[in-house]
Amino acid sequence: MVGKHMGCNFTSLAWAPYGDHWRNLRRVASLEILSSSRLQLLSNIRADEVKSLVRRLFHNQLIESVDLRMEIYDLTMNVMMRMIAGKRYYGKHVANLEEAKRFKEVLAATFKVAAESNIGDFLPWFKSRDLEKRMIRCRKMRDECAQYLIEERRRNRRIPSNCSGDEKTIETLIEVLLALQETDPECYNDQTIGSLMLVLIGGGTDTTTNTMEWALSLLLNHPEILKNAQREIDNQVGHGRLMDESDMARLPYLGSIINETLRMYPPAPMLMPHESSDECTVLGYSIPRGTTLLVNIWAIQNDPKIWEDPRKFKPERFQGHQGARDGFRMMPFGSGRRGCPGEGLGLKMVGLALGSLIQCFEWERIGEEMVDMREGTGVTMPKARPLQAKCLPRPTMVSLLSQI
Ligand code: HEM
Repeated sequence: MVGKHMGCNFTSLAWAPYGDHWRNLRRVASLEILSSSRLQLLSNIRADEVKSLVRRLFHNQLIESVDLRMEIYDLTMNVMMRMIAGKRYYGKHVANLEEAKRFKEVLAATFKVAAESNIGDFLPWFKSRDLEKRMIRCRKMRDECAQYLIEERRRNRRIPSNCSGDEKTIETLIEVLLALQETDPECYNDQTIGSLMLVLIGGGTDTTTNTMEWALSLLLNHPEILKNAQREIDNQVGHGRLMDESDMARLPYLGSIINETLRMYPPAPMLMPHESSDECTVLGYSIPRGTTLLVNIWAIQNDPKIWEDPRKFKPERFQGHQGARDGFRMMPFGSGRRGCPGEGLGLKMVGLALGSLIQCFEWERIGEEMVDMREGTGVTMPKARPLQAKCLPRPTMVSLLSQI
């Protein structure tokens, strides 16, 4: 039902079946939106938002208790919205509070309906009419929001579509898509642009937010590992500047912490539902065409037959590894042609934000008790209880922090 209503009748990038339409969307997303060169052009947005989070934590002096889930969510939403539409909806410097409020409500409603179990997907005669009505209502509100942003960009297009070179650095993703619309209006119609935009927001925010929240929770429960990460950043980056994305190549321990978090708490524990496009045979079983396949990567990545002490947080096990993929035993971003196209962006956001928080602050649990690591419910796997922590600027960083 989510694919039908929120996935624009199975035409959005995440829901479209394999074929020309999906291939085209995927090409646009990978080449025009999430390619390394485009991500590089937009790296200042990520750096700017992380800096503003660090500044906020420093100046607010929220020593006793920081609501980290909220802070991280605001960060990822602002990064995504600035990349896509060139505006912030969270925290300070929000141009239109009413518009931001409406957008947040629509997004919250989307995540809520998308996360509801729908037994009707498996037993059609139990279909919930109430859930379906709410989805239809929610889709209407989402489409209105997306259309509003598209119209606004169309009116205010700052750069002619035939611009090139450095000028392109200020293009938002809607502008990129509007430029493509000029060359092929049928293919890049407003509905396709709106749906791509919403898929990227949906796919890119909760996944990265949850990864950072789980990682920080694990670190608070393992202060010795937090200290090791801090030591690595001190050695490689120092105290005279904030870390940047290019430092990640020299911070393998931080990379291992992220990999270990993605192994233990993959944000999409069952990937996306897949469907066999043809009849096939697997281990002697005949699988009919059209069978839904849910891949339980949580079970694979936490399988004691494959991983030693799988429930132990041991970043060291990833030392010497490149990236977050490891054959079929580790695939937090999925695998194959439907694997995540936002892996590069996701890892950049998580690496920079997590590294900067570790570089600038001392983090401690609120009390003696360990951080509650129980899982809640949702489209992506959230923590049952939002993470709260004590936060103290590191003495070696105070001078830099007071200048940013
Ligand atoms: C830590 C961050 C992220 C994780 C762990 C993650 C994980 C995943 C997974 C497991 C899938 C399904 C793969 C499959 O079923 O084989 C997926 C699909 C997808 N992800 Fe991500 N993702 C992350 C970040 C992002 C970001 C930042 C974006 C874009 C801004 C994004 C956009 C998408 C899209 C559009 C799809 C559907 C692709 C298709 O069906 O062709 N993801 N992601």
